Amino acid sequence: MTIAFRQVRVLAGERELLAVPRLDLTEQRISVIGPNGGGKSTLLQLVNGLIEPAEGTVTVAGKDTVAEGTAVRRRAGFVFSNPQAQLVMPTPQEDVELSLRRSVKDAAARRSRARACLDELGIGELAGRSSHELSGGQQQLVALATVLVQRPAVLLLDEPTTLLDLANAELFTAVVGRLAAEHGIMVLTATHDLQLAARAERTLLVRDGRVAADGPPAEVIAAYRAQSMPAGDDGKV
Ligand SMILES: Nc1ncnc2c1ncn2[C@@H]1O[C@H](COP(=O)(O)OP(=O)(O)OP(=O)(O)O)[C@@H](O)[C@H]1O
Repeated sequence: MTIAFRQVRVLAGERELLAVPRLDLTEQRISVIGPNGGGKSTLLQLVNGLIEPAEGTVTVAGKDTVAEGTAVRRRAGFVFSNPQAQLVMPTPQEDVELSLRRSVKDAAARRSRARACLDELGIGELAGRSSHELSGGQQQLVALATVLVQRPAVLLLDEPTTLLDLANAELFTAVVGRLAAEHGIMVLTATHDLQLAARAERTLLVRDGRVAADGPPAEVIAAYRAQSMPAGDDGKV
């Protein structure tokens, strides 16, 4: 599986938000780090066509994210940092079933696949609960279920642990890691959590609308720390 950027420019009016001349992503776990407003979300959203480039192309397994947007979105699932943006039905079971409304015509099959997915994430007992009564961590797992049930090839996680406490962030990360490994899913995670970013095979540093560094997590994170710390501060805590 390859995600390929070619001569990509994203504009907001006259302003250039992101420029990526050439980038090929093939690793299973990739993290994207960088300062606020640097372009991480924009990069992620390009991958499933939520944002369209003004110039150039982005392809996912050879499919163009604009010309073949529907096919790409079936393969590339997006999880936002705020799960409430993603949960629209009264219960988790209904939300996960809703994700299958196009791909699975039989209602009983939708029901059982949705339940199996919630079980796999360890939240089967929440299936019939009221979604707004769930904790933030539980809601984030339900949001993940609504995406995973569609069996994506790529998972795009935009600051997925920002609203979670330490235990829920760890749980979420462990569940994603396990399922991605079991199902061979590629995971792109934009995050300010550098410990989470370190658990990847490759890290991109995105700042000022550019991929400013790209390589092994330890090296890229060290470069980011060095650029971000005030002079005289070595960043150690
Ligand atoms: N809908 C939009 N219209 C115009 N500009 C936008 C829009 N969305 C984002 N931007 C701008 O695009 C740039 C990149 O933003 P982006 O959200 O990709 O950065 P980020 O690295 O994800 O930031 P953060 O860490 O704060 O989430 C910023 O300058 C932002 O102001």
